[in-house]
Amino acid sequence: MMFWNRITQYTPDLTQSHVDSTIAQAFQLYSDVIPLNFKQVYSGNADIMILFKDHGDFYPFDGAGGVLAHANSPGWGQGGDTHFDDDETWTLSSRGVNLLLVAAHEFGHALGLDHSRDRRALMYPTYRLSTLMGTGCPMMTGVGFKP
Ligand SMILES: COc1ccc(S(=O)(=O)[C@H](CC(=O)O)C(F)F)cc1
Ligand SMILES: [Zn+2]
Repeated sequence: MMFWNRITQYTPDLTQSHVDSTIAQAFQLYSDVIPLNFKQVYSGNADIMILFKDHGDFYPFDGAGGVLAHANSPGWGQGGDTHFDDDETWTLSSRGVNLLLVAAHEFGHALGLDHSRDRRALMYPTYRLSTLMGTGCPMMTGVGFKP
């Protein structure tokens, strides 16, 4: 099954190419384990519309810290759409807020996953860098980085 995604607004914190590749990497964590494929499109509508924004829409963001991102559960229209709070400093490292970790979590919601009570889990409800290090989180093992 194919899901199309489109990034309609980028963050100034990273190059568009880095955002594109990190978003693709986050989707690949799912396509590696379930029979789904994800493809980025650059115009028109898509199943999962992605953007960085620093103000409210269906749930307003709250400045730096706090809410980092949110995603709609699967469904028609805005279902699956994922927004990242651009008041955060988005990085590919352990500084600021790591985009891969947050995107992987949000796409879990966009695909219908709820939170886990396992502190090692990608879907644990709070941002923990140890998840990214792959220490115990099978989905992130191998994509973790060593700061
Ligand atoms: C590990 O990935 C995340 C953890 C926590 C969040 S969050 O603190 O922004 C969370 C949003 C969410 O659970 O998706 C909060 F409720 F707003 C985002 C990504
Ligand atoms: Zn969540």
